[in-house]
Amino acid sequence: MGWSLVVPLKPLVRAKSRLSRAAGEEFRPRLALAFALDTVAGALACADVRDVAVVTDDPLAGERLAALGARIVPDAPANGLNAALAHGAAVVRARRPGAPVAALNADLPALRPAELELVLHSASLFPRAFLADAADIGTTLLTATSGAELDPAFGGASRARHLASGAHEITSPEVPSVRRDVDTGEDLRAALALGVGPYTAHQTRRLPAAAGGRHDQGDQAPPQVTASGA
Ligand SMILES: Nc1nc2c(ncn2[C@@H]2O[C@H](COP(=O)(O)OP(=O)(O)OP(=O)(O)O)[C@@H](O)[C@H]2O)c(=O)[nH]1
Ligand SMILES: C=C(OP(=O)(O)O)C(=O)O
Repeated sequence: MGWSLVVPLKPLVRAKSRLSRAAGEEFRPRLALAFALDTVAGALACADVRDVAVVTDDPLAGERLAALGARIVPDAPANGLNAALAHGAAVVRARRPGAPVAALNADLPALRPAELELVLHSASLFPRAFLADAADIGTTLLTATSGAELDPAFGGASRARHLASGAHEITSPEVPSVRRDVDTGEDLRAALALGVGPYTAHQTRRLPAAAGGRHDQGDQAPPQVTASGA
C-alpha cells in the first residue's frame, strides 16, 4: 500500500518548549528541526511510504524538509495540531482521492524505516489505526485507509481518545523507534539510547552530557542543565 504521510510541525521558535530546560533556548529550535529532519528522512526511506507532506509555516524547516523530498503544506487553518492534520490529509486526498493517509509526529528522531513499515502493514488491515507513544499516553501515528477519514484527536492523553473513536490500537510487533517521541530531556536520552538519525546526532554532540550530548566539540558554551534534565 502506498501511504501518504502527513507530518505536522510547529514554527521552530515555539516547538518542543518542554525541551527548553534540557537543551537551552539556543539549541531547542535546532533540536526540533533535527528531529523533524530525521523523522521525515526515516519516513521517506520506508518502502511503503509514497510521499510525505509536512504541514508547517516555518520557512527554514520548510526549505530543509523540501530538500529531503517532502511536500510542504502551509498550516492554512492556523488552528492547532488537529486542524493542521485534517488539512494536510485533505490536501493529500484532493490530489489522490482515497489515498491511505497516516499522521506522524515530527519528534521521532530514532525512527527506523523497517519498523515504520511493520506498523503501516498492520494498519493497512483496519479502516483507522493508531500507535501509542512510548509512555502509553499519547499517540505517535494515526492512519486511515481508503474510505475512512483520519479524524485526528492528538494532544496530551490522545491514546484514550483514539481508542474511544473506534481506531484499532496497534500493539505488536515491537516498534520502539516509532513510539519514541521526544518531549523532555529524559525522552531525548531514551531516543539516544535507541540510536538517533544523523541530524539529531549532529546537534546532540553540542549538548552537555546531562542532556544526552557527548559534549565533544568544545566550540560552544553548553546551556544550563538542571538536575532533572527535563
Ligand atoms: N502544523 C502544526 N503542527 C503542530 C501544531 N501544534 C503541534 N504541532 C506538531 O505536532 C507534533 C506533536 O506535538 P508535540 O509533541 O506537543 O510537540 P510540540 O508542540 O513542539 O512540543 P511542546 O511545545 O513541548 O508542547 C509535533 O510535531 C509538533 O510540531 C500546530 O498548531 N500546527
Ligand atoms: C501530541 C501528542 O502529545 P504530546 O504533546 O505529549 O507529544 C499526542 O500524543 O497526541
